[in-house]
Amino acid sequence: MRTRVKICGITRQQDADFAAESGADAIGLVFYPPSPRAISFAQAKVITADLSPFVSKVALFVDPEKDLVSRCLDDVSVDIIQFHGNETPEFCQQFDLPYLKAIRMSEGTDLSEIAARYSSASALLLDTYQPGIPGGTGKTFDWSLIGRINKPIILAGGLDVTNVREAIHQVQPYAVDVSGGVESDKGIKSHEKISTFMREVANA
Ligand SMILES: O=C(O)c1ccccc1N[C@@H]1O[C@H](COP(=O)(O)O)[C@@H](O)[C@H]1O
Repeated sequence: MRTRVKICGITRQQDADFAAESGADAIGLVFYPPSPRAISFAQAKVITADLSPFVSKVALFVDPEKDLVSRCLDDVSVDIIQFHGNETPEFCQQFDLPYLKAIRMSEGTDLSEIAARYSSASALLLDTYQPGIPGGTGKTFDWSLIGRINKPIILAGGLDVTNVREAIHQVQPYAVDVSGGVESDKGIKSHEKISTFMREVANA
């Protein structure tokens, strides 16, 4: 089966459109103010204005207030929510949209237990654990920590044009998620890197 691609941390309309034209299945919009890739709802509306209806728009939050998520869903056309903090299943499932739950992987992470706990999640997004940083670390984790679970896996964390092929061979995820690995600067996507990344995924 084809490996899906999500390109996260989009801050410019031209990058969203280029990702879509290159075959990305989803783009990620970061609504976490401390992130260098954070955008406002107004920016999100501009970025997604002309986006293909066949590309999913993922809104990323880290331990948000319920009100922030509700206001975003009222204001921006979003398809999926990505919770990248310590949100409980009860918190995540209260919105009327499918959600991805990000899990920060480290030694001893019991994915089966987590998958059972977040049974309402559409998929688990596996990212690298780094103390004090909720995500977007640009670092890979030990992929051998990933056991078989009864849920789609989205592999994230430090993926780039040099390692995504090997990552797909080893993990066989439903999808890969990349942010820093296709940037020329924080929040600025390199179209050349996006093209190469997409080619590497297609040839994996
Ligand atoms: O991108 C960020 O700044 C960010 C901030 C807070 C939580 C998550 C964030 N990004 C997500 O982290 C993973 C991995 O990113 P990278 O490829 O290692 O740069 C991905 O899901 C990003 O969307």
